[in-house]
Amino acid sequence: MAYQPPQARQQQQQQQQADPNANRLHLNFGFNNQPNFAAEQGRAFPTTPSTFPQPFPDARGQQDVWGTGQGTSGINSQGYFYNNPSFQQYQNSPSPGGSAAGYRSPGGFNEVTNGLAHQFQHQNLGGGNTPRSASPYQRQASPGNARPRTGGQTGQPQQYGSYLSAPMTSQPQQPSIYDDEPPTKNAERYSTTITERVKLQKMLTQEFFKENVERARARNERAKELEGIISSRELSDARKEQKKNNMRKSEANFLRFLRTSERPQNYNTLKIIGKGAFGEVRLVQRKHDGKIYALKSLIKAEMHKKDQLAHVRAERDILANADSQWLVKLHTSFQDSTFLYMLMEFLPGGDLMTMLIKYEIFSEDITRFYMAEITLAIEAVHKLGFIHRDIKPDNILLDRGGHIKLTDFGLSTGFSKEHSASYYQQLMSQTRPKSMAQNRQSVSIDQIQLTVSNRNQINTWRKSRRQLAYSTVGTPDYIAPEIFSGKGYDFGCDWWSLGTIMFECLIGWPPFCAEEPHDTYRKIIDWPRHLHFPPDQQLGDDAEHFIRSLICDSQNRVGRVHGATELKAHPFFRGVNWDSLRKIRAPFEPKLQSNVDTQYFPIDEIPQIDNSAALRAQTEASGNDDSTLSLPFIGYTYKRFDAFRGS
Ligand SMILES: Nc1ncnc2c1ncn2[C@@H]1O[C@H](COP(=O)(O)OP(=O)(O)OP(=O)(O)O)[C@@H](O)[C@H]1O
Repeated sequence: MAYQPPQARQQQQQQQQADPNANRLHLNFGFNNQPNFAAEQGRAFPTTPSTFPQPFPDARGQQDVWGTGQGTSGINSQGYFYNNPSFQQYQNSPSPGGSAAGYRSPGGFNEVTNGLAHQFQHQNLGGGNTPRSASPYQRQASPGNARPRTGGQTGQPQQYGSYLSAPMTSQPQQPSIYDDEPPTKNAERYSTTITERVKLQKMLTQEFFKENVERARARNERAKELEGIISSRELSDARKEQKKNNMRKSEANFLRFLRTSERPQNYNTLKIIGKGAFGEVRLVQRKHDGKIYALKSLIKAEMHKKDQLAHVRAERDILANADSQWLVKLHTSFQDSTFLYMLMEFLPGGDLMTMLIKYEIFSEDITRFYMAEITLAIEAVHKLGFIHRDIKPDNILLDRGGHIKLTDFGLSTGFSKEHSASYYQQLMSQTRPKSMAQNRQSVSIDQIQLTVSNRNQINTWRKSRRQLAYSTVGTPDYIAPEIFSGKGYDFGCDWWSLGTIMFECLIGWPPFCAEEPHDTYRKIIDWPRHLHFPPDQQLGDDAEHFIRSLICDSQNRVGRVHGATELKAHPFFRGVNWDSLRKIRAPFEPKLQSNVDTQYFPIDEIPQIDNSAALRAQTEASGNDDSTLSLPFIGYTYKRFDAFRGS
């Protein structure tokens, strides 16, 4: 049990008794005179899987730390702060920053962050992430650490402030998990496990803070937006009030959603609809409201082994931040000990690879439609500051109207350090043997046999194509040569991929396909010798010219100066109405029997066996669900606001 001066404890108990509401859940959705944060604090800290070391070991630990002295309140699966009296008081007290930071107070962001910083320090002091008996911090906890508990019980905001600003000099300084570095003083006294857990806890805490600030900022932006809409339109007072009410409801729904813990068990699997190198994609139905989604799961241990940490982070970041009609919408991402999950909108039309396997070639008109849409989708990715790097037919999905959306941003690169593979390698090298780090592109590439020496053999290639999509090797067919050469690449590499897809749509196979992926790499590097247009398949001049403008040296490639604008101006696209492309009828419209129709997915070719429970048990048995495995996935968990607007 954590050290607590008996006096402080007694004081807390008395206060607890004096305040009968102290243990009641109090929610505030940011639309009254409370800090916006108040409701959010009902959320678990941090939003991590159960295998992450938690700031408090169990329900009792939580109560001890907060000194509620009550039997059953305190931590629960939904949030640490639900029943916390000092927290309650904070919520009920005037904000230290003054007025509220809800949408009525667009300028409230600082108030919110102040409130958070304040709360943040309060909630963490005194909490360890290891069982108390094992932690030197708890064993040696100083009265200095006990101070916030006492202050917390008074419910006076000023006292929080004073404890934060008061120097803690009167007591011997103990190593703090909130110091910048793990304890170095007498470092030999701490086991590696403790040092690692300290590091993990520190990162969790930072992430929690960052996430809350971002969320508060987003909320204020939404509030401003609403203010703008209301003031720019001639609306009756009743209508204005209705809009505000709708917004309040959405924010309330979102806050409620933030407090629920997302788990795969919340969803029923209807079918496994896709497979990738590191996991699978399922069609799922949410149990509580029957809504349909695509749930992608990725095996954490595999992501570790194959150096995919930066990639998975990039994918999560892009989809989370994007709000584009050209990109698959990510509703939420979460994790457990074994998997990372991405809950996405379900696109029932299948993917372009499946269509190409079925139809083999498209007419020029149909090809033009898909090329135009893919151009706009790539432009959307570039505008977000990312290079996709892995544009291929498998990653081009069709919605219910037959229009495309891009997915699988696993290889995309942005400009943040979280997306650099070396950043994660460095992180991991401190905790795992270096030899585990491998590069996706360097994985052995002889698993799949491709045969294209004649037309019959093209069919063999087509059949193995899907298997190649499922393997960790991936298909190199659409990757630009500058990516392999290691001499640097830019946004143009996505335009190369567009050229190879266009070639496949019109000719029936990608330009550099070969018996072995190995040879495909070689052909791509030496592309001028291997780019052939079969004489028996006549293409229009504009089509061939466009392909040649895309499959060429990066210095000469169309789009190198003005991006997509240059492509749009190419004669091949003459007549395309770029602004209304998504509104016209697509050449191929899925005919769906229901909202869970999976006829456009290769269900028969994907074993419909649920291995996830077995895999989870395996992870637990192997002891791999430790903090080192969790470390790089901090910040993966995410929830999108709009998905719950009005739900
Ligand atoms: N949101 C979605 N809606 C419908 N189907 C989807 C969705 N996301 C993925 N799929 C299906 O699952 C397949 C695999 O998805 P995805 O490429 O994202 O997986 P991956 O594991 O990242 O694959 P890779 O090995 O290419 O990285 C897709 O080709 C598509 O058929």
